[in-house]
Amino acid sequence: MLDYYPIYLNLMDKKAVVIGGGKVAERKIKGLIEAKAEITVVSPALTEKLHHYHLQGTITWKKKIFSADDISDAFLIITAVNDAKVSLAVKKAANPNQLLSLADHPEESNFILPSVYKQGKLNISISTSGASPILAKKIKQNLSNLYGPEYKDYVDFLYNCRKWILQEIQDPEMKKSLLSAITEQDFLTSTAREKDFKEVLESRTNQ
Ligand SMILES: C[C@@]1(CC(=O)O)c2cc3[nH]c(cc4nc(cc5[nH]c(cc(n2)[C@H]1CCC(=O)O)[C@@](C)(CC(=O)O)[C@@H]5CCC(=O)O)C(CC(=O)O)=C4CCC(=O)O)c(CCC(=O)O)c3CC(=O)O
Ligand SMILES: NC(=O)C1=CN([C@@H]2O[C@H](COP(=O)(O)OP(=O)(O)OC[C@H]3O[C@@H](n4cnc5c(N)ncnc54)[C@H](O)[C@@H]3O)[C@@H](O)[C@H]2O)C=CC1
Repeated sequence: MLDYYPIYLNLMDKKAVVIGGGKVAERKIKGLIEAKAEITVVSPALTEKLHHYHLQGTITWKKKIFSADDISDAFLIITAVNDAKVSLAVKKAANPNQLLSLADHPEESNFILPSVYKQGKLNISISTSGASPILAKKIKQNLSNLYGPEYKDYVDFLYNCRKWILQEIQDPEMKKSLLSAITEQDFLTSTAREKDFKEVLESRTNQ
């Protein structure tokens, strides 16, 4: 069985080329926009939404059918075309070191996309290794019952607080104890996290 290795890519300003401008391309492009990639879509036609992104300047549109030079400087390539021959031509033109995902041929790809649940910095990815994308989507939907919108501010607090702890606290045991304390349930529901943190800090540093 293929055992995928999950990673989180930093695509900021990286060249991403999407071949195809239909419904599936639109979904994949939404994720690339959130990741602030530099996106080019190669397709004779675009969905209304993709056309809107193009007019806004969020994506570049090459209004044409695929040719090998479209991907020569791409960091990441996704195909979402309604013709398997085109997907396989993209695979043939790609360098083996480029990141490549063929929406209709996962087995010919070197990565696949998960279903993604986000609340600010909290970013949970679900994959069934290609077995059932619908199950991945359902699991994502269930996660909203466990991790609601309150996680956005909470994880921002954890980010800032952890940064402060790593900078200011030298003792490794104290560091570990504080980093663990801020993930306790009380901090999630608190309306005065900074004040609560000060109290935890004082109680632990005065022992
Ligand atoms: C392998 C993978 C490669 C990849 O695309 O990266 C892949 C492959 C294929 N998907 C197909 C079909 C569908 N895909 C979806 C939906 C999603 N597909 C996504 C990912 C993946 N799909 C990767 C594996 C994910 C995993 O590991 O589980 C999600 C999670 C992420 C995203 O696309 O961004 C997104 C949900 C987004 C969300 O959370 O909302 C739906 C349902 C719907 O559209 O609502 C259907 C129709 C139902 C069905 O067919 O099951 C087909 C057949 C095409 C055909 O009929 O020809 C193939 C090709 C094949 O299986 O060979
Ligand atoms: N991996 C996934 O998540 C899923 C994959 N699929 C697969 O994705 C593919 C695309 O599905 P949809 O977006 O629904 O199809 P669609 O028919 O809406 O879009 C296809 C797009 O490809 C473009 N295109 C066709 N030939 C081209 C060429 N030579 N060069 C560049 N662009 C070209 C068309 O202009 C169109 O914009 C299908 O092959 C389907 O099997 C379908 C559902 C989910």
